[in-house]
Amino acid sequence: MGRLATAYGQAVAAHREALRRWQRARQALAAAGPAAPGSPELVARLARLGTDLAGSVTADLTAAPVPVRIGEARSLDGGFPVLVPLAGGTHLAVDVDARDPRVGELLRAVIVRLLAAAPPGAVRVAGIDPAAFGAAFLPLRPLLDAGVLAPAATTATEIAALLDEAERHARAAQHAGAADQELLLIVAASAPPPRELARLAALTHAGPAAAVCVLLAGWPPAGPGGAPPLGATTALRLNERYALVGDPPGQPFSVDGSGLAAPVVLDGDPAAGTVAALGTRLAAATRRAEAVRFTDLLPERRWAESSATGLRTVLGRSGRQPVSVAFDDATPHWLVGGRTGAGKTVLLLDVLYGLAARYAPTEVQLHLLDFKEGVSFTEFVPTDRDPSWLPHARAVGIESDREYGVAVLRDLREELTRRAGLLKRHGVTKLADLPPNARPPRIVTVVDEFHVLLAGNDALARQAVDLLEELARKGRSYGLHLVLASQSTTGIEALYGRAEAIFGQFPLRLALPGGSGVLDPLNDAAKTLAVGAAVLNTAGGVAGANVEVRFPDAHAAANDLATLRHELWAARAAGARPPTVFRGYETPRLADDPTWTALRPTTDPPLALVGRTVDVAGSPAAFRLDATPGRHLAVVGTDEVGVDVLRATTLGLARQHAPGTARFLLAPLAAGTVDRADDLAMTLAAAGHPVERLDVAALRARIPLLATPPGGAPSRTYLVVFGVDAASATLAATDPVTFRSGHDELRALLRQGPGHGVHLLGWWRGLRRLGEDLGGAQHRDDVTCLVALNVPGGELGLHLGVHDLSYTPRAGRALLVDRHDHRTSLIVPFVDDADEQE
Ligand SMILES: Nc1ncnc2c1ncn2[C@@H]1O[C@H](COP(=O)(O)OP(=O)(O)OP(=O)(O)O)[C@@H](O)[C@H]1O
Repeated sequence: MGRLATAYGQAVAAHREALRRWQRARQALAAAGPAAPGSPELVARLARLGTDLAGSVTADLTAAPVPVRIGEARSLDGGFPVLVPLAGGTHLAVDVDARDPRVGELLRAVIVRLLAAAPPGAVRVAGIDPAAFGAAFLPLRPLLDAGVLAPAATTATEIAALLDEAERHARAAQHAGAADQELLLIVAASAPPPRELARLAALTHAGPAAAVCVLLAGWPPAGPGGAPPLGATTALRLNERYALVGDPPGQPFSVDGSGLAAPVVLDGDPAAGTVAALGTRLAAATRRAEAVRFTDLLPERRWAESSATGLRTVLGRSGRQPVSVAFDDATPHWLVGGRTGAGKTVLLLDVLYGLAARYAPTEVQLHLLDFKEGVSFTEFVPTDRDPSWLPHARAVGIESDREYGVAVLRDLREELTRRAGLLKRHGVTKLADLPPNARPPRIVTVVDEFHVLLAGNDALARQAVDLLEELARKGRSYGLHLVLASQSTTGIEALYGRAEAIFGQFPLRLALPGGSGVLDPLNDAAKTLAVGAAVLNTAGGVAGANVEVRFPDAHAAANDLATLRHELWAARAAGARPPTVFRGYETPRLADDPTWTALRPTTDPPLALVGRTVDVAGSPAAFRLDATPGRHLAVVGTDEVGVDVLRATTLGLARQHAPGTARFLLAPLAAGTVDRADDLAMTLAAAGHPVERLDVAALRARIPLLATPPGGAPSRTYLVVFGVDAASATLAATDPVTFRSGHDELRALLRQGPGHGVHLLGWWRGLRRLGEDLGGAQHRDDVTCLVALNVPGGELGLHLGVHDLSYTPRAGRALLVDRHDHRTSLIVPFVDDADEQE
């Protein structure tokens, strides 16, 4: 037990020896003359205390009191050590607070001795000091660093919170009834305010099962009102030189309640080196004993739980107690806060794997949305390296776009409506009341960095807020649960005025380091957290309802996670499908796109496939090129990606025609497009399609011919123009014979061409140019299929005559607009440069 325990053992031996000597001295004194009243009794009791001490220092501080040395009694023949019982339901009070240095020293000595006497991890110390702001605890810094001493509570709020936790600890200990409970040593270096003092006093009456020991300095406090009585407490009174020790509970020194008849000189501070050594030893032991392992979170049996009334999982531990968290009627939604690097991802992984291990995919499904650059949820989806996936995961968004987030929320709202119908049909109001065979799984949707979704004050943010509010309000009854996680909940403009309505539905708060924002402004419990710990609060974040939880580092347990995932994957139902995955950073490759590879010559009318929609299913972004006037594609924007989009679309169309049934007219008008067009022409020709190259003059000449029905030519003609705007001067000129301009002819082609299988696929480098070529706003339906690249949303709205269009141009994204079926969707356009024609 180290140097301290050895010192302690020596002290006990010295005490016994001193008692013996003192006894002999008293007997000699008694023989010599009349005994002092009560002294034989005193001697006998001291002797008994000495006998009790003959046993070894007890390891279990909650089973029975242990004798702890507090100082040395002065007697006629010198001194002897004085020990008082502590722990095991007994306590100590001193009438002067720790602003008297002797008291501070005594408290520190007792703390150190109790810690040294017990096995590591058996004692936790919580300090209170409203009078001197925790000064009494400063020399014990190594114990603070070791995690066995909490920072002192100095304000009424902190003290109240500490007492809340102590009362919870006491209740839990009484309830658990286990012999090896952790002892909570509450050390008040000065008396707290009356209400808190009364609560502290009540703890002294709680008995040994509560596993609480109170050291209270400054009791009874001066002032009116009287002090609450303490239970099972040895009381010390200090005079100028000595301490007078009252009768210890159960082992009184006196028969008349006068306490120890000898004055006592209290022990001084433990040596700084001793404290440091103890701190080091305890820190190492605490780390070992308190390490929460990922496997501790897992149930004995997989998929054994029912989600009828809610979902529960173990998040970590508080002290030695496991802490569970739930998605149920009381805590349907969670709010998680923590600065970057605080362990948010790890905590979410702990929760998600915990749920996945307890509940089968028929009981819970997961939608996982991440808005940051990172890899939070990648491990739930199949990859080249590891084909496994988490069978509960239905949709996973990695580095998601806000539009994807809104699409997920919209899908959830549809699910909500479906479930409302289901409940109605069964005549019940809650998921739990449905018959088991009709009960759908609960759905947990995690939105990491959700503030990104709500950032800005645009139409998208408003939609997201509306959806979130509705899901938060109604989700509880329908088994839809939300976890919103963020670095910060401040600065979310779109929430102004609605924050309360939304976050009021999130009673469960988890604050990681730097995550105080999810707690009440008066609750600063998260300020002192270290990585690996979180404040759990199921009362909407109010101070006083905190439980500090330590959770395991899932990153460090990557092998355990993978083993579990493979186990669950292997147990998936036959025919189970992997989650749909949206990777925001990914450029879709034509060869990997299932819609593109499935294109066959039977597709009629042909599809102009331009990319993938940013939605939950990753649906194809395409236009049907049917015979309706205006079925042409305009790709708009200065971004040269326009060339790639046209190329991919053309190749897709080529796949839908048997050789010889479609011809391709390529007009590379914009600078730098000739090589690309040549390359495309070769690819098309290799696939057996007739291809022609047109320059601007040839284009001008061909347009009128294309506007009129050909006789017996191939069924389709695609006029692919790279940089239509480059032809505007030529098109503006009027033909001296027909008096028609090229623009007139173009407009005729746009209207009549589709009727006989002619479609224009054009790249315009500006919206204004497109508008001019079409002949003004009234002709905008002459090209009904639009892919907008780097075109400002406002300008696009004007062109389309749509006032609330929400589009922010960005790399790798485009807006698809189909004026015929009123579709507007964000897409990831194809920009693949590889040779896709297999
Ligand atoms: N319970 C834990 N115990 C020990 N270390 C942990 C624990 N939780 C997280 N960490 C460590 O903290 C680091 C950050 O964790 P994590 O990636 O979860 O942070 P984050 O809050 O998601 O950060 P970011 O938002 O930047 O992704 C990791 O290196 C991880 O190993």
